[in-house]
Amino acid sequence: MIDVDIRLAVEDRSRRFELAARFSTDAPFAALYGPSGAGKSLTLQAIAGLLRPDAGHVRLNGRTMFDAARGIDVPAPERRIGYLFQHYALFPHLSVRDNVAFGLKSWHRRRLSREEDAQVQALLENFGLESLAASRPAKLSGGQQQRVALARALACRPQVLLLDEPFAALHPMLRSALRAELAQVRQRWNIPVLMITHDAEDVIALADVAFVYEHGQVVREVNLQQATSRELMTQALTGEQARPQTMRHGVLRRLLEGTGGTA
Ligand SMILES: Nc1ncnc2c1ncn2[C@@H]1O[C@H](COP(=O)(O)OP(=O)(O)OP(=O)(O)O)[C@@H](O)[C@H]1O
Repeated sequence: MIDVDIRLAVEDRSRRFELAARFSTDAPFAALYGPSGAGKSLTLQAIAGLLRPDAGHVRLNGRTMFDAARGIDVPAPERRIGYLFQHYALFPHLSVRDNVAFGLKSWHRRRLSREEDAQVQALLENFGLESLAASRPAKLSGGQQQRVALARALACRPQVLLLDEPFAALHPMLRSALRAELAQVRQRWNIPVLMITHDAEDVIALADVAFVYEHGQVVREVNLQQATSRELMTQALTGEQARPQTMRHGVLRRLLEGTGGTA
């Protein structure tokens, strides 16, 4: 269960942005969907403990990671969260194997246990990266880099996997192959996933539920499992009204739970 209710403000010299995001879900695969600059990445960073909200709470699987009122703020490394950054943030000077192992605490002492070594090896095999283990990230394709980043995010055996625009850095032709890859990750690793995207196709292909962001708030919750057609799913995500007034309208309304009331 991911339970988020946070408020925070960020500002640079000329602008101020206020985030007031609230949602909770126990869906295996949830999406944060919305336009650029709506506050999705800030939400992920707050969940991971990379950013401290001004108020509210973050709870994962019943455990409080952050609670402003109770003074709880679990440090990022102790939250056991796998984080796939927008452009993967692989370490250019490290091999594929070391990039994957980086998520393990003992890597920093340069001494992996036998079990950890086996775990890294299993991840490399799972993602088809064995033959690339000694290569540097710059020598890899976009799809291979994404697989390294995914393997690294999974190395700490996370309790939740956060994906920030996992397809943004990829050529469009690779997107459907990598969607299939993520669908497999979902099945094989059985870890709840929270994914950011501004592409409705990603949501429809992968997510059970989507939280629609606008201007720093969650304005709609869309249950994709109840959707009967692609068209209705897209309408529910984008907030467009269904044109025919009859039965479809009722279906669309059921897809949209808590319109406007979740922020
Ligand atoms: N550290 C920061 N300091 C000041 N402003 C920030 C900071 N980080 C983000 N912002 C601003 O907060 C707003 C929300 O940013 P955020 O990255 O959460 O958007 P997003 O929905 O993830 O967008 P995208 O899909 O483009 O990544 C943007 O206007 C951004 O410029």
